[in-house]
Amino acid sequence: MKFGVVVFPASNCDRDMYNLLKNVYQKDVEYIWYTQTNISKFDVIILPGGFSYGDYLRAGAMSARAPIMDSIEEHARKGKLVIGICNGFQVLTERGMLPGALIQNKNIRFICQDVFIKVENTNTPFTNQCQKGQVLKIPIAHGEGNYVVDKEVLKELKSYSQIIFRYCSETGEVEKKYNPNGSMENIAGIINKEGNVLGMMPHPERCSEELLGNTQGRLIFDSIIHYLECKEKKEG
Ligand SMILES: NC(=O)CC[C@H](N)C(=O)O
Repeated sequence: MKFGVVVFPASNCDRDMYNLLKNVYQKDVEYIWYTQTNISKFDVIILPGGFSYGDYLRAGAMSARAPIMDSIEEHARKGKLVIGICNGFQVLTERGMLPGALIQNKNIRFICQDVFIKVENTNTPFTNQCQKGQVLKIPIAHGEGNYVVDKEVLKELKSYSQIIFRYCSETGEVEKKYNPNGSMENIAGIINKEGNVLGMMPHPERCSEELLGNTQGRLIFDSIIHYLECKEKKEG
């Protein structure tokens, strides 16, 4: 099982991601520079957080047009996994690989704090080690995390259980007052219809080590690894 962490100019969570997979999970992981186009050896592509291209135009807008993105689309078409975290989620919406858009936070401020999110769907490669309704404490750090989508697509997201995480209270109440950035229906993360491309604003890689004081983010990576192990077993 091989992980690839994409590096755009001004990504800044790529090293956290690499460190976690390499040193905590002891997995096979490589950085992939954004001009690379041959990514066929990777099972999982990770689009990390950061300020790629300085958030020029809109966060993720420039990266979505980078040379590597055609290959990432093809990787996803084959059913392989893609996860976009924060800036990575912004890239995926800008590219059209996930619906909707991430606009400026409602309070027009950059928000950096711990929040709580509720796991709404555990039947995915990214959440199979979570309990349905489980509440995770997890950090956010963004200026453009306010998820918007048109009403028709929102209906679709709901009917296909594509809303994976919602901002909530410590005890799991999903209410406006626990929504840090103004996202529609407290949406913190969604998956594509095929179920292999996930985008989330919170940062699981920032809460996956004892040293960081919180390991709840590991559930996401444990899920991915579990999924891949099952797949490898099946394929012999
Ligand atoms: N942590 C990040 O990935 C930053 C996200 C993004 N550039 C923003 O501020 O909205």
